[in-house]
Amino acid sequence: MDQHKKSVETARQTLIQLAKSRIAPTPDNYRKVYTAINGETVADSTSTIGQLLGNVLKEVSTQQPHYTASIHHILSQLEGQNWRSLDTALRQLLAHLPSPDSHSHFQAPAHQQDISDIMTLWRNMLIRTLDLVIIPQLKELPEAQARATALLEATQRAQHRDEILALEDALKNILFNLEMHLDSQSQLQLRLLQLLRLLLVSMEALVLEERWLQGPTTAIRDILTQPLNVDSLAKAEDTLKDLIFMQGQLRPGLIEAKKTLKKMAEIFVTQLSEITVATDEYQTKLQGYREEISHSDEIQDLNHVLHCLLEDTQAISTITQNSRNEILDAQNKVREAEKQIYELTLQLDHINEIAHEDYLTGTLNRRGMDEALLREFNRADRFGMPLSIAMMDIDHFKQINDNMGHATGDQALAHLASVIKEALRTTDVIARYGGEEFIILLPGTTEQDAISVITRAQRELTRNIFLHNDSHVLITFSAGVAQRQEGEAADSIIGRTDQALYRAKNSGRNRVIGASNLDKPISPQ
Ligand SMILES: Nc1nc2c(ncn2[C@@H]2O[C@H](COP(=O)(O)OP(=O)(O)OP(=O)(O)O)[C@@H](O)[C@H]2O)c(=O)[nH]1
Repeated sequence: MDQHKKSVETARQTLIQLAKSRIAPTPDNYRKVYTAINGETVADSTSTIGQLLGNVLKEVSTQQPHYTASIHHILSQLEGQNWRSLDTALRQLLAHLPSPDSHSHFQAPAHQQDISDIMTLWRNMLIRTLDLVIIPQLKELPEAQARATALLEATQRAQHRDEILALEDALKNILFNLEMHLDSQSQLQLRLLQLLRLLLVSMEALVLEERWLQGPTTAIRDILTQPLNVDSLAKAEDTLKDLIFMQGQLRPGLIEAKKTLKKMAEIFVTQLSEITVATDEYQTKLQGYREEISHSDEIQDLNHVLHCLLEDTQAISTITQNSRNEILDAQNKVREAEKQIYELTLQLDHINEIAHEDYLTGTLNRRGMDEALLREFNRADRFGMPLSIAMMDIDHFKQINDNMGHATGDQALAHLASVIKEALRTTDVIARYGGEEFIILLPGTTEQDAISVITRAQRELTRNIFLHNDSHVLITFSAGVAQRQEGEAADSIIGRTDQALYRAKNSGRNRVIGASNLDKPISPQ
């Protein structure tokens, strides 16, 4: 505060003090009170005091213009040193001036009464709000609810203004908790709605193959059966968005490929009928020529018949040749379309598998594997393609667990799975079969090729070394591989890969053995 303002404020307080103490506002009294408030000495002269008082009154007149007349009157009493009149005039003015501070003890008793009524009203409203609104809303947050109950009790006990005002912080805190809670509830609802919307979009986009709906719907079902929170919903939303995006990308290609296939079939049939019609006409003409030849005696007539015959034969030959070319072309296109459909369905099915993943390794879980086996068997049968299966098991994994702890063992498993996945084609399927055992399905792959793929994965694993506390840990695995025989059941081929794996373990580990080589001696590595 600058010096002038400070003086004015001190002078004002002095006036208030004089009025409160009912002391006559003589210059002497004013000086004493002023000195006491200010803690300093002031010039001991009536004129200085009179001047200061005059300054204050002018200030009041500027701030409160409707007191100007009264203040003029006071100033003239001051100037004339009419202390008695000055006393009366000052008292009248102070009785009307507004109190500078609501806490001031200058407040009229009636005003105090109003305030205390309002406080009581406010307290009762707070009690009702806590009891009927806030506490019931906090039922899912027991800790905050207990605090709200304690606040309710404290509010019921509070009698005095200060006690009631002291409840403010606790109330703010509880309201903050409540707002956060309600906010997260509404976010949950919004996210749920968004998920349902996405699911609908996904259904619409996927009507092509019903089984492709299984991935997204299973993901949603899994989420809904667990306690909801914003993070898990956001994750599910992202997964769905990815699925929809990928499926949306693949679907047009698949539709296009199917259309091409249909068109080619139509061309094929049209060509066949054209040939048939042309051949029928040719047969009829031949019959006619035959008759003409048998009846003609003239060499000229015969020449003419032969000429016609030659022309017709050439025409039928061109038609046949063209048809033959077009049919061959159509056949090639059909083969291409079939291949495209095969690849697209592989990719779409792969997307669907995301819902059946093993949490630790991101590979398929057992349920996902069973589905994938059935599907790949069907597909291999439908398209007449080879299918191989590999079973792999980490070597001496128990030692990793025993020496470095189970958590490191888990990390090693996740590391292995991610390296293997990288080494495989996206259409290959990897599933966690047991603790440290994995099954890999290799569609369209013979046993020999599958052995090469798995051997390459082994090399990748030795190249991408697993780190534990900054030191390298070498992880290797053994594998058995088998190609599915026609109509062979899952148990049977898995049994054969298991035997091959057993052989790989027994012959030194870190090996890949094919089931068809079981009766052959194993070459040293
Ligand atoms: N950290 C971790 N360990 C697992 C998990 N599942 C299985 N295991 C462990 O994997 C180990 C497998 O040990 P064994 O079957 O004796 O085989 P191994 O030590 O790998 O030896 P070989 O297979 O003969 O080379 C056991 O110690 C299991 O406890 C898992 O999810 N996490």
